[in-house]
Amino acid sequence: MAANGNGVSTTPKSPLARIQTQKNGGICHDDSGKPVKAQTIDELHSLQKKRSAPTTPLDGVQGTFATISEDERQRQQLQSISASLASLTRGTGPKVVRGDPAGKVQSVSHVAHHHHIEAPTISVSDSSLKFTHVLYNLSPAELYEQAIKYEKGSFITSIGALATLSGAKTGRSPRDKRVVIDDTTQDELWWGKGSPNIEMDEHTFMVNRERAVDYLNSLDKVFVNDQFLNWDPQNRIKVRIVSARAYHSLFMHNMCIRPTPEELENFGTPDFTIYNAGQFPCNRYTHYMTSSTSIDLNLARREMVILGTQYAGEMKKGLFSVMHYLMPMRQILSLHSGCNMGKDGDVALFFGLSGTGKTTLSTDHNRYLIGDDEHCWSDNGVSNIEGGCYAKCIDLSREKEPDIWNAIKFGTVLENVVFDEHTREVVYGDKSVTENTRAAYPIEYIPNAKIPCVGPHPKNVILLACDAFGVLPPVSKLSLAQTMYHFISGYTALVAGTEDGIKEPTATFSACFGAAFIMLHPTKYAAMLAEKMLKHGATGWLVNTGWSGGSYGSGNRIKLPYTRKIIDAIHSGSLLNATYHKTEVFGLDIPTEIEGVPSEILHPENTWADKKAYKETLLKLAGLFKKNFETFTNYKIGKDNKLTEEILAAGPNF
Ligand SMILES: Nc1ncnc2c1ncn2[C@@H]1O[C@H](COP(=O)(O)OP(=O)(O)OP(=O)(O)O)[C@@H](O)[C@H]1O
Ligand SMILES: O=C([O-])CC(=O)C(=O)O
Ligand SMILES: [Ca+2]
Ligand SMILES: [Mn+2]
Repeated sequence: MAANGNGVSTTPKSPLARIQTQKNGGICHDDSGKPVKAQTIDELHSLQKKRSAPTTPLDGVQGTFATISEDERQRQQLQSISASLASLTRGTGPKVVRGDPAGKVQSVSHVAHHHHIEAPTISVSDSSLKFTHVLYNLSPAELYEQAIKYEKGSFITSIGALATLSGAKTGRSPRDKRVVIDDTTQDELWWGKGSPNIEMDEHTFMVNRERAVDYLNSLDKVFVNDQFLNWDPQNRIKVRIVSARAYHSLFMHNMCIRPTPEELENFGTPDFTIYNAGQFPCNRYTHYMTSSTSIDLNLARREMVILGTQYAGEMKKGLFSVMHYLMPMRQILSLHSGCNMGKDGDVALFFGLSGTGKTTLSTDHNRYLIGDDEHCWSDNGVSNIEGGCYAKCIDLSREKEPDIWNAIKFGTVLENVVFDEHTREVVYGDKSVTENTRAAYPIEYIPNAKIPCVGPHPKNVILLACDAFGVLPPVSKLSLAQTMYHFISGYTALVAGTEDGIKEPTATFSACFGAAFIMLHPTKYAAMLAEKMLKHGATGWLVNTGWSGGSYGSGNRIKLPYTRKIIDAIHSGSLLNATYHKTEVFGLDIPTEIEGVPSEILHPENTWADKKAYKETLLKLAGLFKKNFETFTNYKIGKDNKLTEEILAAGPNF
């Protein structure tokens, strides 16, 4: 019915058809449901939340639930967490209780507040009088709420991803990574020049551990993630991450393998524990500390402590270091590589330093994604170490990288991106916070992820280099010796800074394409790779995802669609049968044509207008390779003397 200006109803001139009410002729209700069974608003709210398993199952793995009661299981879980958080000098774990101190989460958690354990007998400090609330394996939705309520810089973007800030550090701090040297690690690990393992003693580790644990216990609440590493069921590692930020907990939820509710029930004691107290600095008066940041690894205690950096990648790569120790002990090769598989089961590995294209090229709509960054190669084939991907998203575009674009949605952590203050639309081109903007998402957000993330032995081993000098060919086929030479060299060249005009490219050599994470001497990993490639008949390739037509400044980065065509030709096997010719200096075999790629770009010399500059740049880079390899000339690679000699000869010749 229409209303006139005075608010008085008037009868319309042509009335609408009469509305049919119930046949029984009763009163017309606007709501026929039963009234809510609640006496108070609090009771009503309690109806909204249904009890559930506290984790995100990945698949419906069958398993039997433990026979102990729910209360007993919760008690044991809290006891284990309290033990993790124990101050080793005061000899007792803190009083832990499950749920949010703000009350809301606690009201739906399964443990009442009387479930604290191991109350200290003598109160030696205030901290032993208080409870530490434990937020255990929260779901993404719960972590969103925690982040948005309590952490500055956390926002929901227009597509539902959680935008976060990592603070002052927006990348890893390799110079602040310390490893405890003891009788065992002294002999086992790689120390000294070129090694990423900067030593610290056990005592200093304990000082930093106590600092982190005390910091975490001083908080009202901590986040605890119990998860797995490695999809190979025989070599799965149980990890516990104790952290102070919802951002860190959600990041690890996405990046590690998520246990099913059954697996979580039977989790037991972790194999490795991270204490992330990144908001709190280390003390520079402590021996070995050279800045306020310290990332400390203790293999004997199976623990890692993080102080003074909130960059989440530190946790992911810290665990990767641990795997680089544990796996070779079991004759399994750990790899800083992406990995995917074709419809016919052909597996490819993508090695490369940061920013060379592991994530971009392993995420391929026509292939199954096994993983984008960390893998193991055992006698059974390959397995991903992680449960998620960590993609660079600077200048991300829907057209060029549709699968990564679509993976950025609810549940995904977006680190350090800039967004429109009103629409919350992410501006991927904006480098205001950092150039290293990142998206961390569970691997199943990629539609053709291969779950479980395992595959057969690799057929192709692709070494990626982003050559900002522009002299390496877009693709070369490598002999086994050349593959090993380039694997040990681990070359890429990035451009230092882009703001103030043209900068010289700087060459980076990082053994095994991941010197920051390896724990043993590079030749150990190289020997294992050679043996596996030989045994399984894998072919090595060198792909330059960097510059063409000149160095950075005069040339251009090779177009991603061309690189994709090159990679397609490797996968299909067609490139194996191409016609090849050898380049001078590096002695690389380059194909004369590839479908979908202009033939003239296949030999870099063709693309340089200034041939003299090309030759000079080529020799300059070759010199850098030679100089870098000097450190390795005194080492034997595996048992095969002949291969060692061949590897030494497989570098540039001039
Ligand atoms: N021809 C090309 N090939 C590959 N990547 C390219 C190419 N041209 C531009 N790019 C861009 O380079 C970047 C490659 O980064 P990517 O995330 O794949 O690195 P990554 O090897 O996975 O490094 P990290 O180990 O740090 O995760 C992406 O931003 C991609 O869009
Ligand atoms: O670990 C990180 O911060 C990002 C990454 O994958 C790498 O640098 O290799
Ligand atoms: Ca990556
Ligand atoms: Mn990486």
